[in-house]
Amino acid sequence: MAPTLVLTDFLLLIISTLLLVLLVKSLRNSKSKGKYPPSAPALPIIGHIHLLKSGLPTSFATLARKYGPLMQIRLGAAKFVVVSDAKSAQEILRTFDTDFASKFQPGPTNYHIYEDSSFANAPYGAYWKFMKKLFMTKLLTGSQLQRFTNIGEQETIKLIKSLLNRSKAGEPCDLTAELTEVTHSTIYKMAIGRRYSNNPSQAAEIRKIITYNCENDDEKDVMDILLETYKDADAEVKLTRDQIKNFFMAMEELINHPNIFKILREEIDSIVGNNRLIKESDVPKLPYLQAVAKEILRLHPPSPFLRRLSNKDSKINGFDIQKGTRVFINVYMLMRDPNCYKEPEKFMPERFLGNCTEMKGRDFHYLPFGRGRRGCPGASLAKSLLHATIGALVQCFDWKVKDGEKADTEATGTGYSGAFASPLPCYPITRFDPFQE
Ligand code: HEM
Repeated sequence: MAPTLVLTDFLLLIISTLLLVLLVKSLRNSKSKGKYPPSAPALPIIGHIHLLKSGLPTSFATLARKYGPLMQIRLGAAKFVVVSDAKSAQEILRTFDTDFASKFQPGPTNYHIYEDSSFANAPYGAYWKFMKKLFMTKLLTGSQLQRFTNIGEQETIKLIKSLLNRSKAGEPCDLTAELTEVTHSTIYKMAIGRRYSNNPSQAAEIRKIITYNCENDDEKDVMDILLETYKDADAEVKLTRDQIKNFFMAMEELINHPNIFKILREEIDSIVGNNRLIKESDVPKLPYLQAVAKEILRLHPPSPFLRRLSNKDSKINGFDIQKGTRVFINVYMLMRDPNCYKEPEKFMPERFLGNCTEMKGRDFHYLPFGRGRRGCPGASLAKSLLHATIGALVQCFDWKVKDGEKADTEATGTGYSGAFASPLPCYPITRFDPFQE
């Protein structure tokens, strides 16, 4: 056979194979044709990574202003849909809650305060339902909840005592670190029943603690119940040190806003008086304190994104979302929407007071604890810890930032959470010592 004939046959074969592949592809595309969310032009391999400038929440917000409230983002090989308006958030978290009741794994970076928790990241199914029931019926009710509240109060008292000592010695403290430690310690104490220590060599001891048997029901901690009912040592809720920082940004904002600090202190003084420390049971009578905490969580949500994974094909805000799509809901952006909040970047607790109309019927603009069946089951506990601690710090101390600096509440670092980048060294000056004999 002539070699030119063999070459022609070979070329024909390649061309017809290519045509066949193209045909199959176009048939597949025409089948999956739909109206998908728009996307910024992407680069090969990296996708949209080059468009991310500072923190992820603000970068996504900038892109959303250009590409719309539902847009597609590709970070390397991973594709996401980013939701940036309350209407789409409401459809996902309420109207189609069950269809989006799974969460995707946040990936290798420290994406979320619960990145290590198998429950918080579990797909919607038997295991998640079991754990949710456990949380709602055993962990966050009755005597357990009271026990958690007591732990919070004890930890606050420890913090106040340590700050009183520093104040006496005229020493500065890193308030961010102190508050992070209190939060961490409180959560760990709830979860493992003993005071958390920084020492990594205690990991083995912690493992030992969580496998012990406890006879008295009231003394059981979260881990006992989890282990007893479901022998899974990984089920604990772990909160990481860096992300939890946002929890207590309240003090930084209050130090920067002495007028708000003053109003808050006057409210506490008028209800609590000046011979005892504020208690959790005072909080319902302290609307301004509640408004301060609400405003903090609006401006600095510890989880600026909610994560969802669609369980089936659906239509959101007119766009097709395919089964298996990973969805980020940019809560950070929703809570700074100028169409909902007057001067959204400003720290203004008043916006949450009394007859304020800003929030009426617009609660999908306020999602620090998420919403729907995957919303935070610990929200009320978290709020009561936040109220008691802020209240005590305002009641007992005046605060002076070192060298007259201001706390930089907008320094969001480079990460996902929007956490403060720098520590906050300041001096506590004792104003009221509730433990003085
Ligand atoms: C200020 C403190 C806290 C904040 C801001 C917070 C916020 C959140 C957010 C945003 C979510 C995801 C919600 C969603 O995707 O819709 C979540 C989930 C969760 N939170 Fe919290 N949380 C806090 C404290 C707590 C505490 C104290 C507990 C435990 C006692 C807790 C237990 C959980 C659990 C178990 C989940 C996973 C729920 C699920 O996937 O079904 N949280 N939290």
